[in-house]
Parts: sequence; C-alpha cells; structure tokens
Amino acid sequence: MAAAAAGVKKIIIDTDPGIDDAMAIFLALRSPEVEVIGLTTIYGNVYTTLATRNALHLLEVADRIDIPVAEGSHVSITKGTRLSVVDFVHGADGLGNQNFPPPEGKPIDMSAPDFLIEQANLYPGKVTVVALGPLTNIALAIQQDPSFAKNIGQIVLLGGAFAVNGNTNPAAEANIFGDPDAADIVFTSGADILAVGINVTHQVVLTDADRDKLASSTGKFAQFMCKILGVYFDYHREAYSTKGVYLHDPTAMIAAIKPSLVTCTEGAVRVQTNGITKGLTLLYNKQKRFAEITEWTDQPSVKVAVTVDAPAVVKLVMERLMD
Ligand SMILES: O=c1[nH]cnc2c1ncn2[C@@H]1O[C@H](CO)[C@@H](O)[C@H]1O
Repeated sequence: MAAAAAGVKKIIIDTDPGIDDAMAIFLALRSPEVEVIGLTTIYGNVYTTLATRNALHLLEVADRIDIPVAEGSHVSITKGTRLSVVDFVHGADGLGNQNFPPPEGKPIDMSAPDFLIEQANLYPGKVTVVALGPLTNIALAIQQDPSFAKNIGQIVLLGGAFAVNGNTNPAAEANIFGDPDAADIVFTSGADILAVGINVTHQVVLTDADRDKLASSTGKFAQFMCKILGVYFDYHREAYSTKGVYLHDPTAMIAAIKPSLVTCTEGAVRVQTNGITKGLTLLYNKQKRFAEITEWTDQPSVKVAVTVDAPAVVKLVMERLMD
C-alpha cells in the first residue's frame, strides 16, 4: 500500500466481530483520517476463534487482505474460561446468522498482544488502539511490556457504563464485564485512554428508516451491513422495545476518527472485579481530596466521553457505508 499521508492516524482495531464491530471496521476502512494497520481478535460477542474467522471474512469482503489479523487470547487475564459470550445479540455466527463460507486467509503467526507491542515499539506514540471488546489483549500487552502504556499513542475503548445502568446487568457494560480484571489494569496503566461508554453510545441510534436508506444504496458495505443487521434489530426490539439499534462500536470508532464529535471529562477509573457489581466502572473526578487513601488515590486520569453529537455520528456512518 502507498505510504500513509502525514496526519493520518495509524489504528489497530481490537475486535470481537460482532455486527456493530463489522460496521466499525468498515467505517474505519472507508475513513481517510485513519490507516488500519491491523486487526487483533478477542472473545466477547463470539469466542476468539470465531472472532478471528469473522475478522478475516470482513477484510475479504472489503478487499483488504493486505491488513494482518493477529489472534488474541482465548481466556480472560485471570485464565478464566467461563466467558460471557452473547450469541443472542449477534447470532450464533456473530454476523447475523448468515453462515458465510470460511475465509481463505489465515491469522499471522504472532499473538495479538505481541503484535500490539511490536507496532507500539515500531511507531512510538503514533498508534491508536481502538478496542471494541473485552480488554484482555491490551492488558496482556501492558503486563508483557512495561513500556507499552507509554509507547502506545492512545487507547480508545468502547466500554463502561458511567453513572448509568449497564447492558449485561444493572451494574456492568458487556465489554468490561467480559474481563473486569483486564479493564482495571488498562484504566490504571497510565496510557492515554478515552473510554466511550454506553452512557454515550445509547444516544446514537440507527433507526428502521436509516436501515431502509442503507438498503437502497448499491454500495457493497451498505449491502453487507443490511444482510447482517436483522438479528441486531430483532434483539433491540426484544430487549429495549426500540425500533432501532445502538451504534456502540461505530461511535467509539468515530471518537478515534473525528474526536470533535464527542466531549469528555477526566478522572481516575477503577473497575469492580467481583461481587454483584462485578464490571462496574466508577470515575473519580478528582474534585474532592478525601481524608482517607482510596483505591482511586494517585491513579492516573483517563478521558471519559460524556456527550456526543449523535445526528452527526449517524450521518457520517451512513455516508461512509453508502459511498
Ligand atoms: O445486551 C447486551 N448484552 C451484551 N452485549 C451487548 C448487548 N448489547 C450490545 N452488546 C455488545 O456489547 C458491546 C456494547 O456493550 C457492543 O460490542 C455490542 O455489540
């Protein structure tokens, strides 16, 4: 591929495709502001093996088999194998029960954490990781390489439910619930982090009317998305009684592509790792100096998205998919 123009952000997408992951990946591939230098895979919406297969398939659909796929962890950071995988949201195959043929490509011979570390070392301060699933691979990279948190440019992550209910249960958002220990490692790592939680992504809805508009487009990305979106719409109708779907992953991707469409606050985030509130994300805004030393004391600040220009996000997603 031609050398990237100056100012183009290099991104690695850590992903568990996933219907809204597919949309976010296509959006990135259609966005001149970013250059996708790799995909790394993780369990979440599906198990990791299927996430890898789907990532390869999506790149084949997009005619971008030049982009490497590195397979990620099959277990949580604490080696847990009882993973919470949500086939009722995305279909058993993760892509709307379409049973696509197996991809021809293969993942590279390097693990996701090793690939993340390699790229962060190769382009210090220049690589953005857009993390769309549980944060196991990122936490492993942080543990394996003490300089990873410093070398990585930014981590934009879809995760958390800041001062609102979760979507796995009232306490927890799905990606953080998927590996709360990993999430706590990432939030306290000192890396430059922007967390986009469901307090923000629940404002960004793709409606039935938007889907009809996508369906009328001849663009291959719009066509592919319309093929797989049915299951995701059915799930939202059932779970939320809404005539539309939340654009979780695409909104996080937009926060990396066009940061001006979100506003943020800052503070230290800790994650509850056990008990009935396992997966809860709690931001300390650093306004009060507590008399006691707390679990948030002296922890680094991260950015947490608080508002989003939802109409602009939906418009941009639609335009780029239909183009
Ligand atoms: O109700 C749900 N349970 C579990 N996962 C969900 C649900 N809705 C969406 N997602 C998936 O989890 C991430 C956002 O939390 C998104 O990747 C989305 O596809």
